[in-house]
Amino acid sequence: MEIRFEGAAVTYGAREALSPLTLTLTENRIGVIGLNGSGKTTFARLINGLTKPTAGRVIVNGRDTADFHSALPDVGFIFQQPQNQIILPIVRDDIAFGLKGRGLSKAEIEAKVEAALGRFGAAHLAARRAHELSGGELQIAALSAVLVTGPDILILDEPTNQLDLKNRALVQKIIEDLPENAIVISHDLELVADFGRVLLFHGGRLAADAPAAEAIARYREIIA
Ligand SMILES: Nc1ncnc2c1ncn2[C@@H]1O[C@H](COP(=O)(O)OP(=O)(O)OP(=O)(O)O)[C@@H](O)[C@H]1O
Repeated sequence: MEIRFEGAAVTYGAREALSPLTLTLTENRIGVIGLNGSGKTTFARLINGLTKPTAGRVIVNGRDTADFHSALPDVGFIFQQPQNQIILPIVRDDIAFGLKGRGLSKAEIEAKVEAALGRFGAAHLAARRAHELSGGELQIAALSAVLVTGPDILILDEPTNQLDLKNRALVQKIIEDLPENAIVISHDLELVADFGRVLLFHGGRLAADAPAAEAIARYREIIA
C-alpha cells in the first residue's frame, strides 16, 4: 500500500475541512483520532475518492483519485453506520451484490460469499435478515460485503461505535487479524493503542503523526 497526499486540501465554500496535507502512508495499520469535526472522515473519504481534493492531489497505489468518477475499487470503506451500507435484506444476497458484473458463475459467487463470512466464523449469518442483526453481527456483515470484493486497503470509520463490550472486543480482534491494510478512525483510543502510526487531526490540521502513545498524549494535551 502507498497513499500519498500532496498538498491535498478540502474546502466547502469558505470552510476549510482539511488544510493542505502532505504525507505518505505505507504502514499496514494507521490510526486516525481527533475531536468531532476535526477532519478525520474528510481525510478518509479523500483516500477512497468519495471526496476529491479541492487543492493538491491524493495518489493511492500509484493512481490519482481525481481520475476516478466514484470510489476507488481497491479501497473498501466501512461507514460509521454500517446498516446504511447494507443494500439487500438477506445477508448472503447483500454480500453477493458486490460481486455482480464480474463474470462469476452462481457457484463461484456462493463460494466467495461463504468464504467471506467464514473468515469471521459467521457462516450462520448468511440467511439472516440484515435489519435483525446485532451491532457486532452487522459489522461482520458489512465487513464481509466489503472484503468479498478484494480491496487492498480497508477504511473503518468508528467501527466500535455503539457496540457493547463483547462485540467491541470481537471487532477489535477482527481488525487485529485482518491481512488487509487498515486505516481505523476511532474515538475509542484503546482500539488504536498498539498502532505504530496514529494521525491526530485538530481543526482540519494534522496535529500529530506519531506512534500511538505519543499521538494520544498529544490529543490529551490539546483537550486539557
Ligand atoms: N459536505 C460537507 N459540507 C460542508 N461541510 C462539511 C461537509 N463535510 C464535512 N464538513 C465539515 O468539515 C469539517 C470536518 O468534518 P469531518 O466529517 O471530516 O470531521 P470528523 O473528524 O470525521 O468528525 P466526527 O468525529 O464528528 O465524525 C466539519 O467542520 C464539518 O462540518
